[in-house]
Formats: sequence, C-alpha cells, structure tokens
Amino acid sequence: MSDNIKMHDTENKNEWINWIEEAVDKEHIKYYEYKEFSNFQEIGTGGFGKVYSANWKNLGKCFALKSFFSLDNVTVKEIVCELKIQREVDYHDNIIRCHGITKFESAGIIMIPN
Ligand SMILES: Nc1ncnc2c1ncn2[C@@H]1O[C@H](COP(=O)(O)OP(=O)(O)OP(=O)(O)O)[C@@H](O)[C@H]1O
Repeated sequence: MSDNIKMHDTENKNEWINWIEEAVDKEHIKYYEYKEFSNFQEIGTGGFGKVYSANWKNLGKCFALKSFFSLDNVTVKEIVCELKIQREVDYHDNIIRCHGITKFESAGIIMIPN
C-alpha cells in the first residue's frame, strides 16, 4: 500500500472518530463508563466483533453490548454508518434502540437493549 493511500485512510478514520466524539460532546449519543457494566456473557458473533449481554449499574436489566475486533478504518466507518441508520429508524417499535456507546481499551462497544 502506498504512503498516500495510508495517509488518506488515517485521515478518514480521524474524521469518523471526530464524528463520534462530537456526537457524544453534543449529547446526541450517550457515553457510558465501561466500569459500570458487569456480568458479561458472550451471546453472539457478527462480521465485526462479538456481542455480549451485561448488566448496568447493578440494575437487573440486561443489555447487549456489541464489541469490535479492531477499530480500523473500515470498522470505524461501519460504526458511524450503523449509528446514523439507527438515528433514522429508531422511532419504530420493531427496531431495537441503541442506548449509547462505551469504550474498553481499543475495542469500541455499542450498547443496545437486549
Ligand atoms: N440486541 C441483541 N440481543 C440479543 N442478541 C443479539 C443482539 N444483537 C446481536 N445479537 C447476537 O449477536 C449476533 C451478532 O450480531 P451482530 O449485529 O454483530 O452481527 P450481524 O448483524 O449478524 O452481522 P454483521 O456484523 O455482519 O452485520 C447476532 O446474530 C445475535 O445472535
């Protein structure tokens, strides 16, 4: 891969990470502290990562947490796409809502109801 292409990829990744950070700053997307989750159980695997069920803040309610194998350029773009699509369709009763995001080490996680 040429240096030009690498540089372009990095710029795009930063652009999408900025989009997520700005959405969190403006409170369009809620940020959750990872340490507030407990009792993780693996419940599935998708193309981009594993999905876990977990409890939040000792509440009995269970949430699904979607993790990502890596936060490379393609994955970060997919996260932004998924968040944008969720925003368009989450008024519908049959669509599960995205509650927000959290972060653990390098693996970004989207949190959705279970
Ligand atoms: N909210 C949820 N509640 C229960 N299980 C879930 C939930 N979300 C995902 N899963 C489980 O995790 C698996 C992977 O889900 P995920 O959304 O990551 O991938 P996918 O949509 O099947 O594929 P891709 O990642 O390629 O789009 C699902 O097949 C399902 O078994």
